[in-house]
Amino acid sequence: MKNLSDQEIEKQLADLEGWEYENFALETTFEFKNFKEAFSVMTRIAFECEALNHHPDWSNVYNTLHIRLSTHDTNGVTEKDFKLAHRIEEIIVSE
Ligand SMILES: C[C@H](O)[C@H](O)[C@H]1CNC2=NC(N)=NC(=O)C2=N1
Repeated sequence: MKNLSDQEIEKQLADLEGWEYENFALETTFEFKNFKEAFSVMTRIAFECEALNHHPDWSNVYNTLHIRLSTHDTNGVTEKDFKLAHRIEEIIVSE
């Protein structure tokens, strides 16, 4: 798996509303109704991460969820990060 170029990252980000390339990672912040909603979505995302064997750097404060996706093995952004970002979007939309 190889790191994507800045140009390729910007191109692929066009299909991911609300996500940005910041600090060498794909980043977004979601806001939910309350902690229960946030944690429920995190649980669903966690199972997906296990299935993909790709994991986020994330933090949760009450109803907000900040997600940062990068590939630790290559120290950059790869197709794996975009795949997980799209899966996370599907999970959020289906809630
Ligand atoms: C051994 C295992 O495949 C690796 O440690 C996986 C697990 N999850 C991972 N998650 C992320 N974000 N980056 C990785 O490089 C990574 N590597």
